[in-house]
Amino acid sequence: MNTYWRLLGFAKPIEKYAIPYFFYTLFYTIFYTFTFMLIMPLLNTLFVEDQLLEPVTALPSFALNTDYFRSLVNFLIYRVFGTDYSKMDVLIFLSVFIILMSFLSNLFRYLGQRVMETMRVRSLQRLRNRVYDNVMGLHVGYFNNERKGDIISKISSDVQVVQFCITNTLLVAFRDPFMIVGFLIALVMISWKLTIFSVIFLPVVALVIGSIVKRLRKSATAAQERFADMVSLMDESLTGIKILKGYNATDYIRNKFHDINGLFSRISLSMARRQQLASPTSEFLGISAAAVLMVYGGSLVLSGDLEASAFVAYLSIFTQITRPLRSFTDSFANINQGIAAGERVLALLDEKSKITNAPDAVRMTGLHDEIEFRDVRFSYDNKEVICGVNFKIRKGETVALVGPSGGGKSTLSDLIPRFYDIQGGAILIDGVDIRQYDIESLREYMGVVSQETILFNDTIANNLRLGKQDATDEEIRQAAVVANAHNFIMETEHGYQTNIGDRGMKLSGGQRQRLSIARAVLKNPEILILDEATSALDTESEKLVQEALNALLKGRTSLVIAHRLSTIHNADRIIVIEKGRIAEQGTHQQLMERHGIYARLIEMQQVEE
Ligand SMILES: Nc1ncnc2c1ncn2[C@@H]1O[C@H](COP(=O)(O)OP(=O)(O)OP(=O)(O)O)[C@@H](O)[C@H]1O
Repeated sequence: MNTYWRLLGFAKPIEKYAIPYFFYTLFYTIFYTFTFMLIMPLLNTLFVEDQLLEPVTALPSFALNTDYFRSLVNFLIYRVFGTDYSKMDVLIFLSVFIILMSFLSNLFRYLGQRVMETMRVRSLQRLRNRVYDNVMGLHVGYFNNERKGDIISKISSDVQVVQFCITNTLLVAFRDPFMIVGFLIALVMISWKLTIFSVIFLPVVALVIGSIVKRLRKSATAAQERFADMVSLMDESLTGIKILKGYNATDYIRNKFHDINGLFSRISLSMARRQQLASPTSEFLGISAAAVLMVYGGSLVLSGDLEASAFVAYLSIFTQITRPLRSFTDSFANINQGIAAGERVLALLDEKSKITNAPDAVRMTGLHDEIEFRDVRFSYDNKEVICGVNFKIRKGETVALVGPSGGGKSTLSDLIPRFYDIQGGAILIDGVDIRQYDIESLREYMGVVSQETILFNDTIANNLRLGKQDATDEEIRQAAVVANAHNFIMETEHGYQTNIGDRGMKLSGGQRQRLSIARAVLKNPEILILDEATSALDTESEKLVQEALNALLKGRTSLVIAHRLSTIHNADRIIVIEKGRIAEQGTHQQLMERHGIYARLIEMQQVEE
């Protein structure tokens, strides 16, 4: 129930929608019922001698029966034609009246739907934004465990399903009950005896339909989960399309997709079957009830208790009443489906970032002295990967991390911008624990250039501007010049305005690297964290990238995960990380003389080259 109210909270302010919706529905019901009531005078005019011929000259006082209705129509005819009119006049009058009523009822129906649609779109928009904003605020570690596809499917398809919960509320609370009551009033007006008789059938009809759709909610959840799997797989396979093709593994991934899709479709099908069963069943039950009514109502007509025309009108209205009744029960079923999806969406919305500002966080004002790792310990889940690391990077120094794969170099570099929080020891900048700094201010002074060049499907200029939102075109150009990127950018079709495609697919590896370096140059951070790319570039491209890197490193405090010999040579200090510990440290010269792990790594690299 809580879920329900929270979801409804997104349709804010609810009264802005509910109140007009209520009135539109009220008018719709009145005019709609009127259209059917007009069957009575119409039939009487056609089939009964001398009907409607005595004019009613004063507005009749209200009573809940057909006589009142008949007098009302006669009175209206009197107002239009006076006392002198023929059956044909009445016929035309009634037809125009029916057209008018039908026009009004449909107008109000349309207005009601407009309100509903606005509420649906606006509340989904609000919900989607909130969820996306929350996801963007989550700590990096969250994305290790939660699959991307799952998140995407929650924001896209689950949110879409939530609409049932929100909009059907209006139907259930503000439309269907009034329509049912409206129709019932009309039925009572025509014959209260018959109505009491038929009211017995209505709950039976409702109960049967209700039981059919009760189990929908469970299938809905399962279907949404399978859908998430499918989005995940699609995302993975599109990202890895080259590898899949290169390994001739498209059949493997195809089969996997077909399996998940099969499962999803089976669940959807069984859900749809049950859902669709509701409508024919209620229709059948409605007609059956009408047939039973026919016997009782017929006997009233035969005994002279009820006019034949009134009975016909009664039957037509009675069949209409099953419609709101059906939509009432359907809506309940859909609300459950919406709540199931809503629970998943709200869970994502309730997810809190594990890395937040301390209550007394201070703004960092720049790096003045040094960064210190003091007995730092860190584990992913329960696996300790950094086991007591101590070192310092003084302002202006370039410190290179080297060591065997899986030693923990990337992890160490992720700890400085607080992508992850450490479990033991402390990382201090100018003697202050980084957890005491305001996170945004901490990251303001850092530039991260990762091994994987992260570019977005946007123009070159916008990709660079990520480093500095308010950069001028000239600043962007200068940064590109420093990063050796300006020339190739000018050769692209629209220069800085060229779109680089998904993940920068339209560029070469070296060009992508130089763009991500240019981005860091533009940000001009005091502290640079650089994970050098290992991917092989040809000599020319390598030279351009290396020059760009040197320009980037100049005058900055840097922690570099070094793969290139040249970077290692230039570093002020080299730290060898092995199995989460510092194995050796010193300058290139000192480490070579030790003939330890470092010397071996360098030899291996030289042999390769
Ligand atoms: N997100 C993660 N969840 C769990 N374990 C992880 C995660 N990322 C890395 N690890 C583990 O932590 C250890 C250190 O990984 P890290 O990426 O820091 O090593 P590295 O020295 O940078 O390696 P490489 O040179 O190959 O990039 C490895 O054993 C790795 O399996």
